[in-house]
Amino acid sequence: MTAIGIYGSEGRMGRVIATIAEDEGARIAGGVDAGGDPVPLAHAADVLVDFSTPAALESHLAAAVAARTPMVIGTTGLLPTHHAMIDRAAQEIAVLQTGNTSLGVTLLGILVQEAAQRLGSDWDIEIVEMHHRHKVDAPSGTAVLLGEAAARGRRTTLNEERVDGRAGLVGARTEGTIGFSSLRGGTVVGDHLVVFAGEGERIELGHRGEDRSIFARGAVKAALWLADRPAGRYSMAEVLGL
Ligand SMILES: NC(=O)C1=CN([C@@H]2O[C@H](COP(=O)(O)OP(=O)(O)OC[C@H]3O[C@@H](n4cnc5c(N)ncnc54)[C@H](OP(=O)(O)O)[C@@H]3O)[C@@H](O)[C@H]2O)C=CC1
Ligand SMILES: O=C(O)C1=N[C@H](C(=O)O)C[C@H](O)C1
Repeated sequence: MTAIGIYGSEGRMGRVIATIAEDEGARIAGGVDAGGDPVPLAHAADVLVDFSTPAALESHLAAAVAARTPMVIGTTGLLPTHHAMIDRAAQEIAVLQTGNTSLGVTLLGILVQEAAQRLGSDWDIEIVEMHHRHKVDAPSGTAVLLGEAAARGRRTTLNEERVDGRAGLVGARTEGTIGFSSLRGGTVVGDHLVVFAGEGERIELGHRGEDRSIFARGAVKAALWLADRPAGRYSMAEVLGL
């Protein structure tokens, strides 16, 4: 049975992954949390999953590369510097990074790209997300993933079009921009809505996460799929065959 090592094993996600792993055909090799040494686990596991914090990513990637162990990265709040680290690691080992490991959001990304491509930039795109009161990053990794899908559909990049959380006298909307709004409260697992607003009509594509097991099952599927892959950067759509 494939042995999965969990970085962030005592967190909300880490605990659910440990609970469902066996049902998905994997076993848990062990876990590391804040203050722990990531190196022994990287050698003990066939594949690693990271649901921890961006600050820990560099040391987790270094341990994975040194042990030649593939890694699924679910941690969000990543900066361009983190993506550069992931690209470098992917030259040595198999890596899959995604803001959302669920089947539903992976399909939603494809639908959003398609809608953005067909509608064109005179349809305004706004992305609204809501999460539980403990979430520390905004906008969510999923919102960013969906914004990137929309930007791809429009043959542009999110960096060029992104507008985060408006406040004050910000002026009228600039055509082609992609706006983000984040709500935080209660126990919401993760809700995302992509609004395409045109002249006199709106299209809304969305996803509501009801239970963290959707992310955990996707993460374990991704880990099992990644375990035997050669070096490279892979996507959830490849894992799920979408
Ligand atoms: N891609 C996806 O589908 C999903 C992604 N996420 C993302 O996963 C991440 C974790 O979420 P969640 O489980 O809710 O968060 P939690 O805060 O519940 O868990 C984070 C865990 O990481 C641990 N940690 C902190 N620093 C380190 C370190 N240096 N090395 C190893 N572990 C460390 C924490 O330990 P300690 O408590 O001791 O500090 C804690 O156990 C977030 O970025 C979240 O957005 C969440 C759900 C789905
Ligand atoms: O922190 C969370 O809880 C979640 N984080 C991910 C994100 O930032 O999109 C995925 C999911 O929405 C839950």
